[in-house]
Amino acid sequence: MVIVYEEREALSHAAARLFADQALQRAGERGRFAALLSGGETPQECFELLGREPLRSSVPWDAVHLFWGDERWVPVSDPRSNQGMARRAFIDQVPLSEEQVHGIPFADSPRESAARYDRELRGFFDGEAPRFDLVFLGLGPDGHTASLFPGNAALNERNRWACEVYRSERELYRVTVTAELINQAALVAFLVAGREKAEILARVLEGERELDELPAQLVRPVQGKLLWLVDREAARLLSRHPVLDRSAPEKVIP
Ligand SMILES: O=C1O[C@H](COP(=O)(O)O)[C@@H](O)[C@H](O)[C@H]1O
Repeated sequence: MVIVYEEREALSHAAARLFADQALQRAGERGRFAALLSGGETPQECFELLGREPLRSSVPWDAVHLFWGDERWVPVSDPRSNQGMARRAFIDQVPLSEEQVHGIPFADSPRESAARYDRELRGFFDGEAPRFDLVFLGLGPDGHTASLFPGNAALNERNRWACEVYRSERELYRVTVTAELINQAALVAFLVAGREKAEILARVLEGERELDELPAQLVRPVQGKLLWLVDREAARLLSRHPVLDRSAPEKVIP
């Protein structure tokens, strides 16, 4: 399902409300809400809204566990850190303990970071399938999501839940969760905003299936739901998709 918002701001409000509603629901049902967050710039405003009233008080923070879909292999204090951005945007403003914040560790090597994160995920899900209650994802201009980049070996990873990835253009390692893990989630929501995303969004949603070239197409929750929350600018080249303008996501999730 694709939901289009007039402005990026409305998209951010909808995403933050989605987080709060899902957290309330899951906390009520099973006392725990596990969310996997994206990085980059798009989710920042959504995160800031979660750290401010009225949403701050509506989230049952004691039930919340936060994970990340990807991370640059840098310490959390580095401005490029996805976890660092989320901490500044909302985690520092809400009552979450460090045990509830499962950042991708910055270990001695990228491989060790990925291995430790894999163990953290497996420990958390304790022998069960890694069914996140909510996964936020972004869409890069090259079709990447999390740090699943076109042509990278991580796209074909079936056993590990987290892998290291080298980005030669930036000379930077990253750690990413795999599509295998993402696809176990109960609800996956892509947040896509901006004119510069229009072409890639149309290719991912309406173009040929090119899994190696467009890693975002790998995201197909096995039993869960998939939502695309996009702003009008990003949606401008979509033709076939049903567009429910200004609908709140919680109203369209049965
Ligand atoms: O590199 C990354 O980019 C994607 C997309 O970011 P956006 O700001 O263009 O939406 C992001 O989802 C990912 O977590 C990040 O590491």
